[in-house]
This record gives sequence, C-alpha cells and structure tokens, in this order.
Amino acid sequence: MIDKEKIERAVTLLLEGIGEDVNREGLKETPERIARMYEEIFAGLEETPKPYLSKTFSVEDSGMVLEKDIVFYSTCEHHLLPFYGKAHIAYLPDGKVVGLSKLARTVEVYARRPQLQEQLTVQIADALMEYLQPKGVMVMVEAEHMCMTMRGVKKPGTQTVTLVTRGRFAEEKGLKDEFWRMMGR
Ligand SMILES: Nc1nc2c(ncn2[C@@H]2O[C@H](COP(=O)(O)OP(=O)(O)OP(=O)(O)O)[C@@H](O)[C@H]2O)c(=O)[nH]1
Ligand SMILES: [Zn+2]
Repeated sequence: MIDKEKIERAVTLLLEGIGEDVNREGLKETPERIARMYEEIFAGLEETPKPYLSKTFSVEDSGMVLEKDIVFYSTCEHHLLPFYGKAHIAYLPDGKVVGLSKLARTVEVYARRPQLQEQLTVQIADALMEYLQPKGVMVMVEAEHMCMTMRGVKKPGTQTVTLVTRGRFAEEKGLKDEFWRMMGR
C-alpha cells in the first residue's frame, strides 16, 4: 500500500537535504504533489495483469500475434529517474487470444514500478505464459534511460534493447525470423 504521508515527509527531508527552503511558495505543495505523482507512476505495485490476461476469446489455429510500438514510461530502480521507450510483444496463441489493449495494460502494470529493463521484459513474457498459456512468447523492449543521459556517463541517444523468448519462440528459429519480418527489420 502506497503511504502518501511517508512520501511527503521523505520529500520534505530531501528538499532540506539539498539546502532548499521548503516553505517558499514554489515548493510548499511539492511534497504533496510528488506523493500524488508516485501514487500514479508506481500504481503497478498494487496490480497484477491476471484480470486482463484471464479474459480470452477462442480462435481456431491462429498464427502469430504481434503488438508493436507500445510506448511506456518506467522508473529506473537505481536512480528513480525515468526510462522510456517501446515494447513489442508477440505470442503464438493456443486456441485463445486476449483483447489487444490487454497486452498494453500488461506493460503498464510492470512499467509502473521501480524497475530494471531486463526484469520488465522478463515479467511481461512470463505473465503471458502464465495467464494466457500460449504456445510461445517473444518480448522486445527498447528504451532510453535518463540516468545515462542527464547525469553520470551522459550518453544521450543510447538505446538499450532487451529480448526474451519463451516456449516455441525459444526453440524455433523460424518463429524468431517471422518476428523480425513482422517488425519490419
Ligand atoms: N542492467 C540495468 N542497469 C540499469 C538499468 N537502469 C539503470 N541501470 C544502471 O545501473 C547502474 C548502477 O550503477 P552504480 O555504479 O551502482 O551507480 P552509479 O555510480 O550512479 O553509476 P553511473 O550511472 O555509472 O554513474 C548504472 O550502470 C546504470 O546505468 C536497467 O534497467 N538495467
Ligand atoms: Zn538509473
């Protein structure tokens, strides 16, 4: 459960820590604003994709489904700075599919947490395998990390690409090739 009062106290301390006057006009409401923002950007901590991926529709012998360019914003758990980009999800149905929006909702559940890109990619793939039980899943995430652009090593434009395959995508090269073809790459 997100404790907004605790976040407010922490933000006040943080502002004091950088030597700011927490009572000046522009900062007065900041702790409360940040608490509200954290409630929004970390809402995934209190959710699972199970309800989204459990509502399915029957299909006969469908081919691969690819939903690409799902834009997401997440928060790097090391620096609490944003990382953002696109997720691409492919699966091979085993007699049932989910509503298209539910794949994007699954991305949101895991993006709205303190995260690592690798873990985000694994969690999306494993959730599909567990709740939808397709014949296979392939998930690719491409993202830029603010902790690498605005501070530290300062390398804007660097894209990190992570890839996870499960089931038949892990076993069959032909399916992976089909993924790249459908991605247009
Ligand atoms: N593997 C992985 N690393 C990440 C992710 N987000 C941020 N990082 C990295 O986490 C690392 C933390 O390294 P540390 O040496 O503990 O922290 P730091 O001194 O702030 O590191 P620098 O960013 O190199 O200045 C950095 O190399 C970040 O680039 C992610 O999603 N996955
Ligand atoms: Zn970081």
